[in-house]
Amino acid sequence: MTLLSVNLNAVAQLRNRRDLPWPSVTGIARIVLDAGASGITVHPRPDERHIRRTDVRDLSALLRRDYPHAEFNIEGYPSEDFLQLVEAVNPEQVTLVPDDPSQATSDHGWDFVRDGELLGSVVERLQTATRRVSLFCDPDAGPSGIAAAKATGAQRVELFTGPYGACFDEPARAKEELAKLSDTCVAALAAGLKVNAGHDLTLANLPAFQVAVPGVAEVSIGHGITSDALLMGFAEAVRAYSQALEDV
Ligand SMILES: CC(=O)[C@@H](O)[C@H](O)COP(=O)(O)O
Ligand SMILES: NCC(=O)COP(=O)(O)O
Repeated sequence: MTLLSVNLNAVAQLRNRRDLPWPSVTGIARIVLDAGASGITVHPRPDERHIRRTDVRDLSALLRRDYPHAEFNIEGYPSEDFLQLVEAVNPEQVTLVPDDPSQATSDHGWDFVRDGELLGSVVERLQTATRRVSLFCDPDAGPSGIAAAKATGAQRVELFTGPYGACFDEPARAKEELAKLSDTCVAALAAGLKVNAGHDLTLANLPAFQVAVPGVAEVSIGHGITSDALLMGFAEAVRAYSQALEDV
């Protein structure tokens, strides 16, 4: 079964609109884990526009104390600051992403051949018996990219599903994107790597992805699930507020 790790970046971004502690990132993490998700993902960015360093520490404390079986996955570019945060918090998984600090969101995977030396040294530093490293991977990395990813020593790759999500409503293009993801997934599994996936996965595009790309260990989903949580929960919230007004 593919595990679900819920990304809380969007929740933190909503919280950061005001100098208020809600929606609470740890509070939503509790709801997510109580509802059956297997883990929490965050991607703290250097400008702290959504997840703050304090959120990373608070989430880690919550998981350790109340959800010892949940997995904490921290994503980011391996700057010295990021590496020190990971070492301090010691999550179960670190996903290295080749993001420039000015990027709006993640939009590509690593060039494993060009960046192999950097990645190898980071993997050596971060990967332990209890902490695995996963590398963000373009859908068309293919067997040669996967061989270079494997050579870094990382235990997993995370397939970048953004291009698939972006063209899901154009069946011919979506089929092409799924074929690339499938080829890369097959190559990774054959090389002995486990495979994660994420970016722009939604309730609508997930089933076709699962059929076309079997064997994925974990998906991390944030934007889509947060949007659906609003859609599924807004009517209930309005009823509660209306009731509060009627009660006076
Ligand atoms: C690594 C990745 O796939 C991204 O989805 C990322 O975690 C999302 O980051 P933002 O929430 O900052 O767009
Ligand atoms: N690694 C992908 C992730 O954590 C969430 O991406 P998205 O669902 O917010 O696009």
